Amino acid sequence: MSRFDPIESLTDDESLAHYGRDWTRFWPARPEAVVFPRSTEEVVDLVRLARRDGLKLVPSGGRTGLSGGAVASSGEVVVSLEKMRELVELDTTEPGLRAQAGLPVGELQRRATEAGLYYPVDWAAAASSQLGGSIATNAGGIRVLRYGMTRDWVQGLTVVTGTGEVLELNRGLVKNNTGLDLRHLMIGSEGVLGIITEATMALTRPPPEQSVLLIGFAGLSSIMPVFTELRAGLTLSAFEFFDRRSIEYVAGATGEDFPLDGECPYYAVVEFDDPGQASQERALELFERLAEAGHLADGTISQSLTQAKELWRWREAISESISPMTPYKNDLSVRVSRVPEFLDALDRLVSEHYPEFEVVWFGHIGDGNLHMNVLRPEDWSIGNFHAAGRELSPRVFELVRQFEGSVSAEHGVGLLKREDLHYTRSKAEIELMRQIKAAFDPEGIFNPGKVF
Ligand SMILES: O=C(O)CC[C@@H](O)C(=O)O
Ligand SMILES: [Zn+2]
Repeated sequence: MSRFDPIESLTDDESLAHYGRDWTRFWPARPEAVVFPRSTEEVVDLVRLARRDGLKLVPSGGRTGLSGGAVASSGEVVVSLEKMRELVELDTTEPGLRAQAGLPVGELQRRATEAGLYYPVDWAAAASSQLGGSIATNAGGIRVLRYGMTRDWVQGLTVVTGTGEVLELNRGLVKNNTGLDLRHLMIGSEGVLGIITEATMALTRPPPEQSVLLIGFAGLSSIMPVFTELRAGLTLSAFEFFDRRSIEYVAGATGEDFPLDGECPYYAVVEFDDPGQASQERALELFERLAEAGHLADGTISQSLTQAKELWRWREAISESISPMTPYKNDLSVRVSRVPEFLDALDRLVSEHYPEFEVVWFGHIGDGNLHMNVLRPEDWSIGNFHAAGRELSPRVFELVRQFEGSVSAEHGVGLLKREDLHYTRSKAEIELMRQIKAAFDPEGIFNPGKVF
């Protein structure tokens, strides 16, 4: 017998440890139980139970988050959506798809492709992440440059609020100017306002065949001129950068040999529309011109889909390859044009204050988004290292403030950046967020202690 009956629940140690945390490793997993609702109605029942018994609920998707947004370390009940993974409807007229929140994003992409359509929001962990979580975190990823973030694809949401109300937000409509669009408040809300149980997502036509260029920059100052030229000359889907150290970690983890010979400080994977011979020629012409101008030192272009995937691996495998070093992550953004200047200033700051720490740089430079991963030296405990990371943060975030950037470009706030929200959002904004939270969740049932 469990108080959650007839809703399935687990309380064994292994399940609590598994469902109580995300990809971060700084907080212990200590939920009271994990529950697995199978419908919106069962989520409503859980909210009613939480109100009656004073329980706190942590909405939980694929838990691939990197800011502790889905961590349950204070006796909360984890509400896993993983049993709600039905595709409810696929509409090919106004291309779109309605699904339950627990549908893995990789599965959504696959189902769209099978129907001759395309869901373009993509990132390395897409296969293990879930639709609801991707909406609650407004996931970005590798093709934001061309297709925007998850927000741009959400056409409707079913949400259970903290009073057990079921909201049908926007109902898949393209046009609906009827007051405040509450759907957009839910997107990126990191589970503090309600539980998303179903969503209608827009789909699009697939792009033509894609090719990939792997390029090595002569130096930091070459990145923006190269980006500008390539963007003007090709139809880009992605422009993703990484440093030399990233390659060493990926090579170490995968055992692959990096396909370029010379040593460059920075590299990029560039994906572009390649419907025929002309675009390959155009790409090569641009490459030669940029090499002659002294911006590019090395490069190669994919000749097949398999090769394109191999080149992508050098960017996509970075996060996983460095995870054994429990990195202290910073997911920062500034205006795109200011990225090199910002990176340079940050790099100097870290080497000055923490010369003993290794930093791996990579990110979505075409979106102004840098992932700065400070690696934990082998002989440091996770606790001491986390404390050192926090000590460094004010300096990093002062710089972010000076550059009028964001302390969390795409990974959200969760537990990791909660104390740092004020560097990017004003007092008035944070106070309004609290009031909005109180309106949706007056008793503070959802995801306590996260975001603000
Ligand atoms: O691990 C990171 O810091 C970034 C993870 C992800 O956002 C990526 O771009 O690969
Ligand atoms: Zn990223």
